[in-house]
Amino acid sequence: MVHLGPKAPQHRKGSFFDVPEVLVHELHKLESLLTVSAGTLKKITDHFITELEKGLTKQGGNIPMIPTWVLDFPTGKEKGDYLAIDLGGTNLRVVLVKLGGNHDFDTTQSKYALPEGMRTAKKEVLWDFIAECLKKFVEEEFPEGCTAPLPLGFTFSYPATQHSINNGILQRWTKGFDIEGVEGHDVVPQLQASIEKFGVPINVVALINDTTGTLVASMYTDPEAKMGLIFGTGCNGAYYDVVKDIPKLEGKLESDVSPDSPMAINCEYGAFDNEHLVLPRTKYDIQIDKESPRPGQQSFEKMISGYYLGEVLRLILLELASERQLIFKNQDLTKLNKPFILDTSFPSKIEEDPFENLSDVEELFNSVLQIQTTAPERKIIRRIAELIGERSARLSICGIAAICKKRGYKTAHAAADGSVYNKYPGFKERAAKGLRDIFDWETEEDPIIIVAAEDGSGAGAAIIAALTEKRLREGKSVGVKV
Ligand SMILES: Nc1ncnc2c1ncn2[C@@H]1O[C@H](COP(=O)(O)OP(=O)(O)O)[C@@H](O)[C@H]1O
Ligand SMILES: O=P(O)(O)OC[C@H]1O[C@@H](O)[C@H](O)[C@@H](O)[C@@H]1O
Repeated sequence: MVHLGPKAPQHRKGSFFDVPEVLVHELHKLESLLTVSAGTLKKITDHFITELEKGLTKQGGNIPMIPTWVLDFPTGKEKGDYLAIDLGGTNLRVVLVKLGGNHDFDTTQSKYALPEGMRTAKKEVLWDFIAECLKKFVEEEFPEGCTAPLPLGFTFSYPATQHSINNGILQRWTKGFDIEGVEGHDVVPQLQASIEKFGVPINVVALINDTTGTLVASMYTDPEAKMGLIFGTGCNGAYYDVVKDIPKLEGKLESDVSPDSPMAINCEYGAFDNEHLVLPRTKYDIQIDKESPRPGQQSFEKMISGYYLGEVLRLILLELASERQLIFKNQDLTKLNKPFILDTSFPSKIEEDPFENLSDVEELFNSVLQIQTTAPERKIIRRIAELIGERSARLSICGIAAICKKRGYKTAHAAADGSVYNKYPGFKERAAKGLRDIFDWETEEDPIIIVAAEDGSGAGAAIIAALTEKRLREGKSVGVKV
């Protein structure tokens, strides 16, 4: 046999010859509900641009568009040791960042899964959990202790209004969080109090959103990077605007900030189209929103991000099994009835199964849901997962297209991070196709591409802490006019 080099990865041919007509009919209905055409993508993007602009005005719109008080571009020359913590929707990370000062950095990090129930615990439990993780990490990394408090960049991946670089008033919890006593409050003193309680030698220098960190960290090593994006538990994007083009900042800036100064914006665009004008919401999306802790909020995020994709799949399967009695006949649906039992690794694994008989899927349903599936059912399940994954990727890029059009970027590296971007099969290819469908490029190479981001919530937080310390040393402002 002629050996033609490494074989292409196994791809399923997929055939529906043995799938009952009634199920094929249901599938066609789902395909029309979940498929997003090029024309719809263009319409959504045009509205997205309007909403980005509206968010920068004094009256505001659906998208918060939060000025971050990151008023400088990274130079790549930032140096020093910084601590960073990243409180995301699923994990807490503690990172020690050594900035090399030549567009380089080295990180040492530990990841701590947020304990079950943390999303609805008392606020002291959350802040003490973080302080204890910090204490453990600092004791491991600095066994001889620290001569001075370590500067810390606090990456807080939730919508927080900032009146200066080192404060952040939580606007609302997202991603299923619902912890009392934090919304409407500055989270920095709340965290600092727990840090002091545990006697950890740390000083919170800057509060950063993970997308702002992703933007800055990616620019530190890649001058083409124009925005930082997260497709993880939630979704969001950050980019640099210009102070004079941000009407809501009029009259709020110290004299040392020029009208042409850059200002990184944390869009918080998971809130896009909360008024439901353009997004193709289905009854499954409506149910997820209604049953969430914050109904009416984060409409875009609830259709595309990691916290929700598994739940969309669960609701569709439950309807076909329980209401329509078309699949999983005589099976115990107790597990399938449990909200959020499927995280997004579940549809991800369904789409990764390379076998014609979908034997990996069979095992998955057996082990996670205790449901025996037939081969025709698995083919339907696979197609439904593909529809959900493709819709997520295609809708996700509307934020990228809108920022590029708003800022007039003809070329750009959109630096992305998060497990949906990094792990969902086909996300990258589907996202790139979505951008091509919006821009109708004639060029051989796509002028706007999504690239893997640098470690935004670690290195990005450290670089921003370094930029902040530099501004403070030079007596420059890092917040609204006092
Ligand atoms: N293999 C996978 N494919 C797609 N999504 C995944 C996978 N594994 C986990 N996820 C989803 O990614 C999200 C976690 O995203 P991640 O970026 O790792 O953390 P965080 O959002 O806390 O920063 C969860 O919602 C989870 O459902
Ligand atoms: O990294 P994560 O947890 O997926 O967060 C992504 C986004 O999730 C959104 O819910 C938050 O409002 C944003 O601030 C955040 O950037």
